[in-house]
Formats: sequence, C-alpha cells, structure tokens
Amino acid sequence: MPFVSSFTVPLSSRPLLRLQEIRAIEAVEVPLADPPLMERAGAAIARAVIAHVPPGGLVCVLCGPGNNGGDGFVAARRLLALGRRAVVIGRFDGGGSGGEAAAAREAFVASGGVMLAGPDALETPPAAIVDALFGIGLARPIGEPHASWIEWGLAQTAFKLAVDVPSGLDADTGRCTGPCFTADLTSTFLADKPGLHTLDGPDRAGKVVVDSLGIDPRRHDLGLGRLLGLDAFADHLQPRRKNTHKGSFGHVLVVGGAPRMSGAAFLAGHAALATGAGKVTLCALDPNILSFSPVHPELMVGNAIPERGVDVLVVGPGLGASDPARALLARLLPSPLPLVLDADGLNRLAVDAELQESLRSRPIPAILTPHPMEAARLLGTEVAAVQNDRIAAAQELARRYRAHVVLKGCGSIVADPDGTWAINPTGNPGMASAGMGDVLSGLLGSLLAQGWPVPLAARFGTFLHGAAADRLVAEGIGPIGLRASETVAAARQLVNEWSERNRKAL
Ligand SMILES: NC(=O)C1=CN([C@@H]2O[C@H](COP(=O)(O)OP(=O)(O)OC[C@H]3O[C@@H](n4cnc5c(N)ncnc54)[C@H](OP(=O)(O)O)[C@@H]3O)[C@@H](O)[C@H]2O)[C@@H](O)CC1
Ligand SMILES: Nc1ncnc2c1ncn2[C@@H]1O[C@H](COP(=O)(O)OP(=O)(O)O)[C@@H](O)[C@H]1O
Ligand SMILES: [K+]
Repeated sequence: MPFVSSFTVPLSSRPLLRLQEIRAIEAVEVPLADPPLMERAGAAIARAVIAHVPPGGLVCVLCGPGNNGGDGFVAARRLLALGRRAVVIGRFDGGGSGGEAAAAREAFVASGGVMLAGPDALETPPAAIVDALFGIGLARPIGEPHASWIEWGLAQTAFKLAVDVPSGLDADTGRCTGPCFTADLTSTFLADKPGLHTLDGPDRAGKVVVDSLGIDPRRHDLGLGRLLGLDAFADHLQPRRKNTHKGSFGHVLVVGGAPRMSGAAFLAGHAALATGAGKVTLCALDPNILSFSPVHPELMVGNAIPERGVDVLVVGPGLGASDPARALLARLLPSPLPLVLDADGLNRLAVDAELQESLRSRPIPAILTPHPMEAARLLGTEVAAVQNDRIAAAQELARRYRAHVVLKGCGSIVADPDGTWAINPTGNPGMASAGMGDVLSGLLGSLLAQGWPVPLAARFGTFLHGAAADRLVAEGIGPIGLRASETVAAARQLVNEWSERNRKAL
C-alpha cells in the first residue's frame, strides 16, 4: 500500500488584515465590547486547549507584558475555573497596575492562580504550552527572559498553541525577527493576518483558526488583501459545453527555449495543453530544437512566431539573455494579446527601460511571475528587502510595471495594479525544484486562453499549481523528489474534478 495522507484544499477565501486595519477595528470595538474582547479571546484559548489536551494534563501559559499576555491570563484563569491544571510563567517588573492586561493578571492571581518566574520552577512537564508572550504588538526581536522560555517551549513534546500570532513572528510580513515560537495551532483574533500565511508564517503558525470574537468583520474596512480559497473560482470552474471545438479554448504561444534550455519551454507548453488550452505552439530560440516532442507530439514546435491565430503569449521560459531574446521581447511586449512574462523575460525587463515602457503601456496588463531574486532585480534592490515585506514588494512591482504580479515562494503573493492583493495557501516545499516556475507560466497561459479574466487567472493558476503539488504529496509522491512535470497531470485531474463538482452543484 502506498502511503496516503489526506489531501484537503482550502475551500473559503477570507480577508487578511494588516496591523493598521486590525488596530482600526480594535479602536472601534474595544470600548464597546461587553464582555470585553480580552475576556472573549481568553475564553477561545481555553476552549482550544480543552479540545486538544486531556483532563489532568498541565497547561503552561507563557505570558508577556502586553494584551497578548492578558489573553493568556484570562485563559489560565478560565482553565482553573473549569477544573484544569494551569500555571502561568511570567515576569513583570514594577508594580503599577492599570490597563486590561494588568487587570487580567490580578484576576488570575486573585482566583488562586500560580505565577512562576521561569520554566525551571515547573514540577511536571506540561501537556500543553500556550504562547501568550507577544502578538501584533511585537516591536523588536525578543530578548531575555522570553527568548529562553521560547527555546525551552520548543524543546517540549507538549501540544503548542499560539495566541493570535506565534511570538516572534511579524503578523504583517511573516518574518521572524529573532527567536520565534512554533505552534501546532494558532488561534488568531478578529481577522486572519497575512504573516501567518507567507514566508516563515506557515512553518511557525501550524493550523490557523480565526475567531472573530463575536465582532462582525463586515462592519469594518476589510482592506485589500485576501487568503485564496476554492470558492473564489467557482464561477469560472465550469464543465465544458458539448458544442465546442479547439478554437473555443484558445491558442497559446510559448516563447523561450534557447539552446540547452528548451526543456523549460516544453514544460510550459505541456502544462498549457494539459489544463485545457485548445492549441499550443512553441517558438524556441534553439535552432536545433526537435520539430516535435516525442513525449508530447500535440505541441507544435518551431523557431518562428506564427503570423496569426495566437490568442495568448507566454514569454520567458528558457529564453536566455541573448540579443535575439531581447529582440523577441521588444516585438512581443507591445502586442495587444494577454501576456505572461517569466524567468529570463523578467531579468531582461529589469535592465531595459524601453521594454519597461512597452510593458506599462500594454492595453491588457501582463502577468509577471518573479521569484524573489527576479523581483529584487525588477525593483533594483536585494532579495532580503523583497522578503522583508513580500506584500509591499509585490504591490510595488504591480504599481511600477502596471501588471499583475505573482511573487513566488512559500505563500505566493498575487498583487494587482490597483493595489489589491492575495496570498495563496496551497503548495509545499516539494515545489522548490527546477521547472516549477515554467509549469506555472504554462498554467497561467492556458487559463488566459480559456477566457479567464487576468487577475483571476493569476490567482487560480497559482492556487491550482500548489494544490496539484499538495495532492501529490498526500499520495506519497514528494515532497522530496517531486518533479515539475508530475504536477501537470495532477493539475489536470484537479481542474476536471472541480469543474465536475460545480456541474453537480448547479
Ligand atoms: N486591544 C485589545 O483589546 C485586544 C487585543 N488582543 C490581544 O492583544 C494583542 C496585542 O496586544 P498589544 O498591543 O498590547 O501587544 P502585545 O503583542 O501584547 O505586545 C506589546 C507589549 O510587548 C512589549 N514588547 C513588544 N515587543 C517586545 C519585545 N521584543 N521584547 C519585550 N517587550 C516587547 C511592548 O512594550 P514596549 O514596546 O513598550 O516595551 C508591550 O508591552 C493581540 O495580539 C491579541 O492577542 C485581543 O485580545 C483582542 C482585543
Ligand atoms: N516552499 C514552497 N512552498 C510553496 N510553494 C513553493 C515553495 N517553493 C517553491 N514554490 C513554488 O514553486 C514555483 C517555483 O518557481 P521558480 O522558482 O520560478 O522555479 P524554476 O525557476 O525552477 O522553474 C513557484 O510557483 C513557487 O511559488
Ligand atoms: K503569541
């Protein structure tokens, strides 16, 4: 029997709020809420602990100096009231009370709760650790004593729950700014946060559960960011009408394939065909390229750009940096056809003001698919600067190049020229292998050829590709050794399954 774990795909899209947007909700709701939001947050944590920890197990709550710590004190007090074993580890200098967090601390102590000065004082190993050290108020890398507590916590086999955000993780960017907690479950409040879903976030947060604390988020400005779910694509994931022909599904032209790099163009073309493009032609720079692929004889292969009949351009896979490559870009960027620009196409664009102007002036904005290094070149900066704030980097690229941007990597960001953005929750580290980007380009071209609106194609192609890789991993194929070409058949299977499911739902 092959190893099979469950494959689940995120079904529902949801808002992702950045710090300022969360703070704006707090400013309105905290003064009005009865019971107070901290009380509700603490109750939610206590419920989550009870759901995961058998009675009798010791729950150790690490509490920090702010409201995140306040949530932890409320949770500990409630656990005690429910007959659970709970202690707090916390150290608070200075006496002055005041503020909700201090009141929560006093209420915990008044109810007979025990506060220890460090994990050394624990008499038994905990069954659960609740990280209530820092949440959205993290202002700098975590120092002592909290850093040692985190290190101790990570060494325990206990169930680990993070309150709002794993301490040390930046809720906006997903960056660890120093020592950082790693949770099995993050219970996040009011709304979901982007930092839980990109860069280091998915490694640190574990499963993310959103608790609105009884606040209807629709009463507030939900910002421009979303976490993608399958529901966002339902209108376009429909079964095919019977009365159709290959012309109904568009003709994709893949331009790339310089000497020794023709595989990239083949992968993109293969992905486009397998996900529904009516016809695919490869225009390769390699003069010695085979005129047909024995593996995929459906692909039309040559060295020329067809005079007519093409509906969508995918430019870049294996394009290289030669003068003929530049000439092709200069010819194709002003085209009125939908365009996906990837890989060497992006690298050349980064250093060529004329090409940049053609791109910006296109009647239909292109889709650019940079990985962080390509994004850094396009922004004239370093990879670290891109990764410091992936959302801001993708938004800046989208604005500067007037294009839809897929900034690839763990938690790919999709950004549009109007400032809207999304994070893709699908995908896994099996995708960190050569050729994956070429497959993505082909998928995007295929969706455009089949009439998907450009912003939605950028989102769905990214979602589909990651979900395909996730399904393969669930079937025991990867993550180690997962090959780009394997994701193509899995994407085909998913796109058919999802379309068929929508037929049944009609
Ligand atoms: N508002 C509400 O009612 C609600 C809030 N909620 C909860 O509150 C959380 C936000 O609370 P928060 O704003 O108090 O920030 P929090 O994350 O506790 O940290 C700030 C404190 O830490 C300190 N500090 C920062 N970095 C530090 C470092 N590296 N090392 C050491 N100290 C550091 C900082 O002090 P300072 O920077 O001034 O030294 C300040 O004292 C949120 O995530 C959610 O859990 C929910 O219950 C919903 C209702
Ligand atoms: N750790 C990861 N988690 C999720 N997706 C990943 C991960 N690593 C890579 N990917 C995805 O795989 C693809 C890799 O693209 P790219 O880096 O351009 O590969 P290549 O240039 O080798 O074709 C992107 O879509 C990226 O988002
Ligand atoms: K926390």
